[in-house]
Formats: sequence, C-alpha cells, structure tokens
Amino acid sequence: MLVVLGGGIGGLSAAHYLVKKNNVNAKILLVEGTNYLGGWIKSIVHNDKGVIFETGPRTIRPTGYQGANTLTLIEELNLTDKVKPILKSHPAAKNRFIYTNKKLHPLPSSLKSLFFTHPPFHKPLILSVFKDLLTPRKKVPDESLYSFVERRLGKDIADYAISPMVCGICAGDAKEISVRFLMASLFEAEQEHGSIIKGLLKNMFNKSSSKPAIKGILSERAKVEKWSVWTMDGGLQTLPDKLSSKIADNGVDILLNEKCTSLRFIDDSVQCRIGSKDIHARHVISSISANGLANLLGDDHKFLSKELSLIDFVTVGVVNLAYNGEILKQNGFGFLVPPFEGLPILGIIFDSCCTQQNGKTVLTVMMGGRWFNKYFGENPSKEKLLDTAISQVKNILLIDEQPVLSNCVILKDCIPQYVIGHHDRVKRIQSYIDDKKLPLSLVGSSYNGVGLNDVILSSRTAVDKITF
Ligand SMILES: Cc1cc2nc3c(=O)[nH]c(=O)nc-3n(C[C@H](O)[C@H](O)[C@H](O)COP(=O)(O)OP(=O)(O)OC[C@H]3O[C@@H](n4cnc5c(N)ncnc54)[C@H](O)[C@@H]3O)c2cc1C
Ligand SMILES: C=CC1=C(C)c2cc3[nH]c(cc4nc(cc5[nH]c(cc1n2)c(C)c5CCC(=O)O)C(CCC(=O)O)=C4C)c(C)c3C=C
Repeated sequence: MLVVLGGGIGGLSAAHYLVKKNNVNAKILLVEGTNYLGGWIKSIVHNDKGVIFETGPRTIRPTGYQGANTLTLIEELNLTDKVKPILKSHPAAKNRFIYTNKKLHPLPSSLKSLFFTHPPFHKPLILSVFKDLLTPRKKVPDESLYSFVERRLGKDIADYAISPMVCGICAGDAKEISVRFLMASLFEAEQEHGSIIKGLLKNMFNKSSSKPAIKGILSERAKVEKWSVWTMDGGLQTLPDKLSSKIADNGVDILLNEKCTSLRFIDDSVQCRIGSKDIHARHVISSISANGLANLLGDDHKFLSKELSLIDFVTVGVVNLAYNGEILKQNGFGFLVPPFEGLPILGIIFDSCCTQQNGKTVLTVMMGGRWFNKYFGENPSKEKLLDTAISQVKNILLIDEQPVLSNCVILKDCIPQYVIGHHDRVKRIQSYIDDKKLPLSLVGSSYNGVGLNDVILSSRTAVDKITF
C-alpha cells in the first residue's frame, strides 16, 4: 500500500504520477481531511450570472522546466482544450500597477523606460544597473530579499517593486523572505560573478542546464504564441477536478473527510492512523503542510518534527466582488500595495480584465498575509473583511456602486513563508529522512516553491525517486 496524505494539487498530482509509475500494482490510497479535493484551488462558478470567482490561485506561468512540466500534465489529462492563455501582448500581461502615494503607477515594462524617471521611482532605473556593477560582492549564506535588492539595486526598487512583488507571491514581508527563494539566480549571480548583471550576462552566453528541456506540444505553443500566463475554462478548479476523476478511474482509493492523525515508522514501513483505523504503508507521500506533518510525528523523530514546525505560514483574507457593467477605469492584471503604505489590503486583481465575465467587472481583493493580525486581529468577522474590501475599492478605484455579488473567505495558514535560512532547513529535513531511510516523501508548497508549477514538479520528482 502506498499512501498519499492530502488532496490538494500536490497530493492529487503525486497520486497521478504514482499511477503512471506503478508497475507493481501496489494499492494507492489518498487521504484528504476535508470533503473537498483541490486544497487552496477553488473556483466558484455563478452560472446564472456568467461569473467565476477564484478564491485561491488563478494563473499559472508557462515558462521554465516547471512550467513545461505542468503543461505536459495538462496534455496527459486531455485538458488541452480547456487551457486559456493570456498573451504577453494582452493588457493584463502588460499593465501591472503599484498603488502608492494615493495613485496607481504602471510598472515600467519596456527597455526604453529604463532611461527615464517613472514615478514612483525617483530616478531612471538604468542607475540601478550601474549601482549593481559598482557594488562589491558580499559573501553571505543567505539574506533577506529586501536587503539584497536594496544593497545591489537601491532602496527605490526594494520598496516599490520587490516588497509589493513578495506580497503578490507569498503575502509576506520582503524584509524576512529569503533571496534564495524568489531570486535564487540573482543571488547566485552575485555570489559567483560579483554582480547580478555580470552573472546574468555570463549565463546568457553559457546556457547549460542539468535537466533536459521538456518539449511538449503545449509548451512549444506557449513559446510560439508568447503566453504570459494561462488559466482554465471553468476556472482553475477544472484541473484538480479532472485529476481527481482520472486517479479514481485508475484505481486510487480516495478517502474524504478523514484526517491522518499520526505516523509511526516501524522497521521499513509506516503505520498511519486514519480516523479510528491503522493503515500500514510501505511508503507515504505527504503533501500536507510542514507544520501539519510535524504534529503527526509524535516524539519518535523530535529533530524532524521541530524543523518542520519552524516553517511558518500566514493567513490571507480573500474577497471576490462582481459589479454590473465594465466600470474599471484601468485595464491590467491589477495592483499591489507596498507594505509601508500601511493599508489593510495587499492588492486587488482585475479578474474581468484577464478573463471574460459576461460584461461584469470582477475584482479580487487580497488582504492580511504577514500583517493579518495587525489589521484584522485573531478572529475577524467576514463582514469586517468585506466592508474593508468594498471601501478600498471605492477609495482606490473610485467605484461607488455596490457589488451585485460577493464572496469572502479567510484562508487560514494558506501560504508558507520561506524566511532566511529556509533553503538550509529543507536540506536538513531531507538529510534526516535520507539518513534514517524513512519511507517518506515530502511534496507540496512547504519546501521547494509555492507556485502551482513548483508543487506539481515536487510531486513528480518525489515519485521518480521512490523505488518499488
Ligand atoms: C490566495 C492564494 C493565491 C495563489 N495564487 C497563485 C497563483 O496565481 N499561481 C500559482 O501558481 N500559485 C498560487 N498560489 C499558490 C498555490 O495555490 C499553492 O501553493 C498550492 O495550491 C498548494 O498546494 P498543496 O497541495 O501543496 O497544498 P494544499 O492545497 O494546502 O493541500 C493540502 C491538502 O491536505 C489536506 N490535509 C491537511 N492536513 C491533513 C491531514 N492530517 N490528513 C489528511 N489531509 C490533510 C488539506 O485539507 C488540503 O486539502 C496561491 C495561493 C493562495 C493561498
Ligand atoms: C496584481 C495583484 C496580485 C495580487 C493581489 C496577488 C496576490 C497573491 N498572489 C499569491 C500567490 C501567487 N501569485 C502568483 C502569481 C502571480 N500573482 C500576480 C499578481 C497578484 N497576486 C501575478 C501578476 C502573477 C503572475 C506571475 C508573473 O507573471 O510574473 C504565484 C505564482 C508564482 C510563480 O512562481 O509562478 C503565486 C504563488 C498570494 C498568496 C496572494 C495573496 C496576497
């Protein structure tokens, strides 16, 4: 028996890869603690109004090894016809805004714009290139993203570009998040070549990768057609829905509403406590959060449990709003707010600019994250979040109308914070599992990347490594 813990995208894709590899016909059991498969991916479809609310992720990048891997999965699931690309020429790809000093500022997007001063930046961005070339290398094992960028490119870029970007990827504080997480290649460029620009130029001329490129039909199409990001017809939930039905058709047993409450490693197998039963597995793939897994280990593996529990998570409040008519004055993906503005929101996504919403304006207001308690306290009511969202939409986007539809969710501990030292912590965790030969694989957003592409690739890599 092979057991997969968790039915989010990590667990579902792990079960899919296990089915593909399973040449010994081992039984596969997926255990999900709630009555829903998909984890944080959830699309609420209002068929009568022609509106889709995404409460979690909404777009996926097609680029890189990870991006190509996800597109291959889409082909394997026969979902190609459901893919909806957003091209690089689309306003949603070209226009991304920062809200600061009471104004929405488009982020510069062309090479030409490097030579001019574009507010909120105080000087031409080309000066940051010179700063990087003139700043001596600092040898460090890790650093915060903010301090790395401030040191090499200047405070303007750290405040107005990087800090909001970190909010738009992990709802976190750039002053705490590790540079090795979001900008590993820039960090390595400095460590190896003394400067970001020199490193990037050297890598451009010396393009060798340890992994062979994935050349699927969809990823080739994405390159030729110049996709920026993509989403799915019917909402992103189409992906976990199809994965769930495919793995079930292929014989995976799916237990819903059943939590795993303990894992005991006995000889070379694992005893999983699920509900009131003990299930013996020869291998467990855990896709649940690191701190959730820490709680299952008891006192048997104190070191592992401690390290896993130190990976922190933050809570995000999400409010989806639909208004009659196309009432946005700006066209784009949306905007992010630098944390120093002290506003109770992290940013707003203009969903109706990215996908057709039957003539309605659909917005998603994201709030809290690293600052959830500061603005909302321990247990805020959904009404408080909804009121905050509507009033911020009114103040910033000058929309006075009342929404015709709304939804509010509080996503408790939904996104991990890869703080300084995360990379080494994950190495220690993996070394412990390897040294003790525990039949346990770790996948999901807690370890090697929070994007859907990273999570799906973590599952493929883990399954590749298991020997039956
Ligand atoms: C608001 C938001 C917006 C995002 N936007 C994007 C985006 O645009 N693009 C992108 O690429 N990524 C985005 N992400 C990131 C991405 O959605 C997540 O990283 C990804 O969905 C995590 O998947 P997972 O399978 O690792 O974890 P989860 O989705 O958390 O799945 C874990 C599952 O395990 C179950 N579980 C937990 N404990 C137990 C237990 N003891 N026993 C059994 N089951 C258990 C849970 O119920 C859950 O279903 C976003 C995330 C959030 C929160
Ligand atoms: C424009 C406003 C945005 C808000 C508000 C926002 C919130 C938000 N995002 C995540 C997590 C992720 N977002 C990701 C991609 C992504 N997010 C935005 C914008 C906003 N996000 C954009 C434009 C993109 C596309 C990325 C690109 O084209 O460069 C991802 C995936 C990153 C990856 O590695 O692929 C994640 C993860 C959270 C938790 C959140 C809540 C505040």
